[in-house]
Amino acid sequence: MSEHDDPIFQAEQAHLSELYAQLLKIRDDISQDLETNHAGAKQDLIDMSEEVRLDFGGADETIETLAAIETLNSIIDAYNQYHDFNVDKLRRVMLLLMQPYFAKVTLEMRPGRPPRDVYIGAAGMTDERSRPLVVDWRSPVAETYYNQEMGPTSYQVDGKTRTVNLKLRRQFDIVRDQLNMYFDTTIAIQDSLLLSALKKHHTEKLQAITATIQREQNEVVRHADVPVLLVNGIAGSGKTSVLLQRIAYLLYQERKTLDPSQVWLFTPNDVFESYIDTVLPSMGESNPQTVTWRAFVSEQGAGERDLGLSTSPETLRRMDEAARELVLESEDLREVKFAGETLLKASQVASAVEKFSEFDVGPRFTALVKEELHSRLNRRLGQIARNDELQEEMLSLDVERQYEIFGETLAPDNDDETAAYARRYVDYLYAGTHDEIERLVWLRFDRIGMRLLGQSALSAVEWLYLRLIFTGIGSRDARFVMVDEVQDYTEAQLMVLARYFSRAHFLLLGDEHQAIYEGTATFAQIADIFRATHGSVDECRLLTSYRSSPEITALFTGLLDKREQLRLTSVQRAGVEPVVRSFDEKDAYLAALREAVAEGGEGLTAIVAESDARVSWLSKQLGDAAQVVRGDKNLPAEGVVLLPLRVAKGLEFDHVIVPDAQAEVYPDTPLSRRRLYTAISRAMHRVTVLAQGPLTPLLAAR
Ligand SMILES: Nc1ncnc2c1ncn2[C@@H]1O[C@H](COP(=O)(O)OP(=O)(O)OP(=O)(O)O)[C@@H](O)[C@H]1O
Repeated sequence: MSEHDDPIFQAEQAHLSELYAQLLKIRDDISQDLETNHAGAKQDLIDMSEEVRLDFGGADETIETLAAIETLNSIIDAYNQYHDFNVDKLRRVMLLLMQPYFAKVTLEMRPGRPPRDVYIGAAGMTDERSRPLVVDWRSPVAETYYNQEMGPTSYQVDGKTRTVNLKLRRQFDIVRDQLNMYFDTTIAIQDSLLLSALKKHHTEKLQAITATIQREQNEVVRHADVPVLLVNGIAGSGKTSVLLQRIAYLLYQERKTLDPSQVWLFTPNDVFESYIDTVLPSMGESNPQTVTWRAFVSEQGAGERDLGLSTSPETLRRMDEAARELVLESEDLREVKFAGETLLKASQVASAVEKFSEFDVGPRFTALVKEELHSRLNRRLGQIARNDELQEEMLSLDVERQYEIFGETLAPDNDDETAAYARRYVDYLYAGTHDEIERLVWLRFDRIGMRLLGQSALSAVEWLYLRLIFTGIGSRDARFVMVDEVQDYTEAQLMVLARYFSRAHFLLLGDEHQAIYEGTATFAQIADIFRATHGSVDECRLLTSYRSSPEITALFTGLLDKREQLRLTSVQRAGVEPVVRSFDEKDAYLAALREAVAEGGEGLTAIVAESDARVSWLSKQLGDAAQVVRGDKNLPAEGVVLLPLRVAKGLEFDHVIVPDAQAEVYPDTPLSRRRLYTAISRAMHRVTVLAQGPLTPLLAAR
């Protein structure tokens, strides 16, 4: 039946057209509203600012001027609030105008009642009578779509379970007001929209998967808020995608209280960071604070040290124990300076520390010493304020500067008033000194740590951990911390993160088979670390590969234990058999490599080399045929790139060439196995594995 004769198609197209017209009207109403108000606002502001004269001539004029400025500011604020409300609605309409919705569920809310159609889209929108036109994919009722259960099903609202009857689950391929296709799901697992989404080729940037989130993925996206959620998922199972959908979900769920700046996302490298940076904005949400471990360490002020990737958890535990017995020595302390001027001498710091020597080193001790130092600093600032020269300097400040510092002009009537102003002046000048005390500049962590551990230097991890022993916590603001590729972190790194963000909830995602560095934490160790700091750890598994064709999935899962292989599946349609070849002669090898590169195929081809050294060698052989990517921010959309495994991780390509699959580079060791699994699993549609010399035993036994 062609779509012209299909009454369902026509009815759905008619519904879409009508809804689209409503969306357009909402858009036009808002923009007109904004324009009118904005223009009006502009006139108001012009009028107001003409009335306000900046007159600081005398005390009375100053008060008047300040009052007028305050009124002006509050009017601007009022407009801003109004503006924001509309801007948010406008943003949602704009999102929906690209695709008003992607699915509909028909639900019988109570037995015997007429069923209700619910259209689900990237954002929610209601009509002028507050009836829903489209519901947000994150709203409770939309869960019935993601559960993929026909008939009796349920969803959670405010912690309560609501049982409903799902009569129909319909998916749409829609662009703007045009319906291209619809699919009715009759059996639970079939997902036509997913299959059509997976046919696509590599895109420069990762895409949101809102319309096709699968059931096992939805369990992570909509998971109850728990202290720690640890997700173990095979290559291409959508961990990164799920992570970003989860952030969008949390930002929606907690939109009244959660700001994106309270969400941290740890990523493996800068290329990856740029690969994912449009996903949340495309869903109408802002990106969280995204950092790599390296960036985190350097923001903490530990950047110049060794990153600490070889620091063992025992070292940190030893530090914890030794700290209990620690008695600070005067050499462990440092003076407090500001802009080159010493404000508290080392001896004063030492006596503040001495005052609390009966306390063990730890958060309580640190808080008490800080308090003492702040009050000593205040006394010292009081002394400075009494200085005649300083008072003269203050009185000769020009009016603008006086206004900036005091919010008023200086007109002291007597010495006491002058002294009071001088104190405020000093507080203003030296405000940063209190921050220095808070930053614990008065503690020489390197010296203390070296003494505790009997070492001649501290790694970044040791330094950060020691500071946490003193402070107890690093960030009080962070509410959610997401760590992607968690299998690449060492126990010691995770101990730092768990403690630094001790108040935050964690989402940790990784694949134990993709641990490409020696000495990183196992999933059991990860769970232990977070159980110790956060009480409990919930775990989820993702067992289906969405990235790679079944042939490619079979090649990389073939590297795993037989029992594990049985549990894993791929949903991609059948594709091209992988090519695996080895060559004795260098020339024949290079000819095959050049041929594979030249063939390329549609989209982006990546030559994923095992190490940076191999990238250099291959780049010499291939010349301009492949663009080297080592840590730049962006990947091209097509062509051929040559990159080391450490940069390729987390990314995906249409065609992957593994150019160094010789036994010498990938011997039969657990680490090599995981590295090869990671390299091959970057491929979506094609894989070419080439070896110069005998093929790695990991693949030879296939
Ligand atoms: N539910 C889905 N619908 C459509 N596409 C999906 C879905 N889940 C995953 N994908 C696609 O599969 C690919 C792999 O997803 P993603 O990179 O999130 O997986 P990953 O588990 O983080 O992979 P890896 O661990 O191998 O780096 C992406 O192209 C993603 O868009």
